Amino acid sequence: MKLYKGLVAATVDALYNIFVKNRQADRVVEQLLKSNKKWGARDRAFIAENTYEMVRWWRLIKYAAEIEKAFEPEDFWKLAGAWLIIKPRHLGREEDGILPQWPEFEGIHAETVLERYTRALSTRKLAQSVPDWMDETAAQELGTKWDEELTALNQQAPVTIRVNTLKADLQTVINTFGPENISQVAGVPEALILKKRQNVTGTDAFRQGFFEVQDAGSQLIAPFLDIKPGMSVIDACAGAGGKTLHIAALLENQGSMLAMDIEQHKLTELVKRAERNGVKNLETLLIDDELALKNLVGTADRLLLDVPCSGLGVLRRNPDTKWKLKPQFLNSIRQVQWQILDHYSELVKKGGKMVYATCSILPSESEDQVKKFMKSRKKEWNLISEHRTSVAQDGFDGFYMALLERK
Ligand SMILES: C[S@@+](CC[C@H](N)C(=O)[O-])C[C@H]1O[C@@H](n2cnc3c(N)ncnc32)[C@H](O)[C@@H]1O
Repeated sequence: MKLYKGLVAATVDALYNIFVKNRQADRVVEQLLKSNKKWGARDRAFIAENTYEMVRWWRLIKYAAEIEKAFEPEDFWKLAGAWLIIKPRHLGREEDGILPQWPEFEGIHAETVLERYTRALSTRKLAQSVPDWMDETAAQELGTKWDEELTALNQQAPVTIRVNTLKADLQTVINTFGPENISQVAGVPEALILKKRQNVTGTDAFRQGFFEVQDAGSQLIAPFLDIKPGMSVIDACAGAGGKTLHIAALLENQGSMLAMDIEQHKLTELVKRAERNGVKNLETLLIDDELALKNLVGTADRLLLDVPCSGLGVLRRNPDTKWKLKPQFLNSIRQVQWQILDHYSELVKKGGKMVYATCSILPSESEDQVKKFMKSRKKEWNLISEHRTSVAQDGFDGFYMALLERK
């Protein structure tokens, strides 16, 4: 494919924003693509793909380019050059990997880059491009499983959608995309995978609320909560409501759906999404003080605790987490998870159920928290079942879910 300087410059600009201005990769790409209406579908795909892949392989690329820290736009050009040289080998693409003679690429020696790239492949943290601390922490917790999980977490995720049964049925959404362009997912009844990447949120079907974008592993969490229409359900860490909307669909607009979070802007976004989805029974509550929860103690038939976590199970969708997550955050988030589990579980009524869920592959954020809870609360709670999804095993993002019942 012929390289266009404007598109490489846009990719360089995106990376500068992500790594120097510390902005979130998905937001940067979204805004960049919105900013230039002249770019066609292939241009947009080039910028999005190369930005995400460079973030994913950042450490490997820096090693190949012999750049320890990138600060200036010229460093980012050198890294983009090194990436374009190694990309055909690394992703198995039929591109030639020959750089155009642009002044920004001056001084890059393709042979040296390739020689350093090949050398890096024998050291996991370079070859799989992860920080030392993350490699060590995950290897310590997961043992030999980390190797295959990490390899799988470094592959591009498919575009997966969930059919919103409040507005559409599976066949309607299949027909919208064309049966030849979409496939169903065994064991996840409302999930569909696009065979070819496309911007699904730009479609009429999306605007009408026929579906949401949601990984198949994530789609297992709401049904795990054993919801029946008419129940009173609380989603305590609702965020912008990926799982709230699924729960609402399972409630069939009967009963009540209370979504809570500590960040108002997420709840505001959730209300917008709920409207599009045809959800009629949603209430939201901003938790700005623990007293906000006092009146809710013992009221929920079902409670979802989709707690904040490291996000190590969704690295393929958010590769910048590798570089933005710090070990100190991991320590403090485990304490937040424990507090949420310990305090919010009081909201469940006797005989009611709760799911504790994370999008982390680490047992210390998942199984160990539930073990600790059961140790101190075994007179009040039964652990009914636990389930894990894994990119390496089933191709879904790495989620953990535990179903508990209050006696
Ligand atoms: C994993 S995210 C939730 C994702 C969401 N459930 C979804 O499916 O889209 C965790 C959420 O917990 C919220 N959070 C963090 N601390 C909290 C707390 N103490 N109480 C309630 N929510 C909290 C965060 O703002 C974040 O939105």
